[in-house]
Amino acid sequence: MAQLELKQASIELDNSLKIMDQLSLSVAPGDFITILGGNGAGKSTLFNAITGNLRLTEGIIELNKTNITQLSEEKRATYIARVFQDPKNGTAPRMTVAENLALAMKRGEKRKIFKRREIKSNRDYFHDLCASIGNGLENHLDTPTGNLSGGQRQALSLLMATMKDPDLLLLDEHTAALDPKTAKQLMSLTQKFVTKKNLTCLMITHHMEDALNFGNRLIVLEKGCIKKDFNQEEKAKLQLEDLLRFF
Ligand SMILES: Nc1ncnc2c1ncn2[C@@H]1O[C@H](COP(=O)(O)OP(=O)(O)OP(=O)(O)O)[C@@H](O)[C@H]1O
Repeated sequence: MAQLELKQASIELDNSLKIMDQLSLSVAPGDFITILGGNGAGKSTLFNAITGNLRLTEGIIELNKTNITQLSEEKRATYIARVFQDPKNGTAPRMTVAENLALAMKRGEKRKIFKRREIKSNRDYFHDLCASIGNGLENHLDTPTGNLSGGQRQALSLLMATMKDPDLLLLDEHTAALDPKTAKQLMSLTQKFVTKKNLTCLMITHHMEDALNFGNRLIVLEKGCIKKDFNQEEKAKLQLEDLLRFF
């Protein structure tokens, strides 16, 4: 569980375009915040700023009261895990499920090379982890992830992102490429992991129902700023029509 703080964070491009504009956000430990916003509102930019993929040109980012504004993306990855929209993004396609899990176990370590015997000794653990998902992944420990379905691959990405209890979990439209049934299953799994592990989580989504049904807080972004920040009480009263006003 982590506390995240963005203080008047801006990102100005070389052409003077501000894709993040004096954004301030305070995330409490255990917050599960859903994030909405139209195309180009700055949702991925916010995540890129948090992970260090994009550097702030102004402002400060603190994680657990430590200033991480100048910390490299690689170092931040020790504490921050991200699941992307594209199932191809989270796993190495030619590596098997077990190999990907062995790699995920190394998150935060300098040398991210696993040894064969580590896969052997952790096989039962990997099997049980995969079985907990409930989509048959445990029968594919030796399958290259490129041969899995999109849903299985996204579930594996989520498993890999959460297996070492990250301080912060960033979900970047992680159900967007899945069919409705599989997307629903992945959201149930997400809720299960977030609750069980007490994770601090930010989730970008274009599904307004998911934004309403999950999490304890809801943020609407526009033009690189926070347009609206609904707390738990306000969010509980929100209806779909209220959100449609923002688009
Ligand atoms: N690295 C970059 N270089 C130049 N422009 C960028 C960069 N990253 C983002 N932008 C611009 O910043 C704006 C916000 O983009 P961003 O990807 O954050 O939007 P988004 O809210 O995630 O949109 P979508 O819902 O379409 O994914 C867009 O105009 C985009 O073109």
